[in-house]
Amino acid sequence: MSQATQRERPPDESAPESETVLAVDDLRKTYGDGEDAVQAVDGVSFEVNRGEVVGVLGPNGAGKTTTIKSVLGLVVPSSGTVEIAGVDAHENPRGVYKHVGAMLEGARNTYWKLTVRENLEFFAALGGNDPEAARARHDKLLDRFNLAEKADEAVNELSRGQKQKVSLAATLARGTDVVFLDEPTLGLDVEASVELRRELRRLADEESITVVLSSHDMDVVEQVCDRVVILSDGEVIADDAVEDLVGVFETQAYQLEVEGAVSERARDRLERAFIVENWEALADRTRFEVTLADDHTLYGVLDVLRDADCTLLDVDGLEPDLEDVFLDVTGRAPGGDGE
Ligand SMILES: Nc1ncnc2c1ncn2[C@@H]1O[C@H](COP(=O)(O)OP(=O)(O)OP(=O)(O)O)[C@@H](O)[C@H]1O
Repeated sequence: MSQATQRERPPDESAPESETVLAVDDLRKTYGDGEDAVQAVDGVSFEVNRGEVVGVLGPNGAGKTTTIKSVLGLVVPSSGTVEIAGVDAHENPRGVYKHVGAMLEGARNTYWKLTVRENLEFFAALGGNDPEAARARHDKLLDRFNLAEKADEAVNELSRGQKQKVSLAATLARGTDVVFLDEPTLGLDVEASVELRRELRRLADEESITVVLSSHDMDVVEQVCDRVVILSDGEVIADDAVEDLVGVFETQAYQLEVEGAVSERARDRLERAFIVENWEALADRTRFEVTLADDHTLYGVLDVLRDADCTLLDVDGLEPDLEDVFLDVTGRAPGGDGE
């Protein structure tokens, strides 16, 4: 598939769009040996540019966690290289630490007894940040996440959504080049999840932060990510811009409505020639969905209907979403183990 195309975002003179911040090359990881060996990651390569938001997706057991932990230096890969901001992660783990932040355990990575601001200061200090420079950055983050009024409250006192935002702000507090976010919206209510997605997108668009995230929620991925890397059985099976992936599937499925009922014969002909499902008999019409294989067009469907004297009332293209794409390329539902 084609390489990533990017969403439009304001030009940033200091950070060219094409600058590679993360390069993973032929990463492999085998756990155990002999008969018990598990090849968790099997030759994974991908790159992430500055300012890009990339989703690493895959069914359970696909190798996402192993890949991300290898990038972060928490797992030693069997072979392959990882470079972050030009620094080799395994030759120079300390050098790489300066460039990455990670939120791996949701809201649990913050100190609940400390205030919101103290958490940000603590995480910034871990990265050796100058306190004064960091303060301006933290004010901005607090504003952005609507946490300014809560800055001096203990995290413990906050709602789940606010805790999650503090966690994200703390991850960003060090001002690293890349942040890794594992299921950033997990467990949030709809409102908090929507707010977090919006803020993540804004941070990428306005401040060119680079984000690698994993999520089983395809809506989150579709709204926040520029690009997705889909893993299956330890290999990359898709690496493309979200809109290109979804575009491949476009206009192949339609919902049609015809007047009255559809005769058994016409139904049978349609079902033999096309993938037809979700028949619905409404008061004065019949509704159904048709998915076209590559060599079919909608005209073929219309011909069958005309032959059967069915009057067409309405045709709507069914917009595919990332969940459909995921299901198609992996054969499994996001979050499902396919068993
Ligand atoms: N420490 C380990 N020892 C042995 N096998 C492991 C270990 N960690 C992971 N595995 C195996 O490696 C494979 C990939 O696991 P990994 O956790 O990287 O996948 P994942 O895509 O993150 O899955 P999930 O979505 O369930 O977290 C799986 O078969 C898993 O059982």
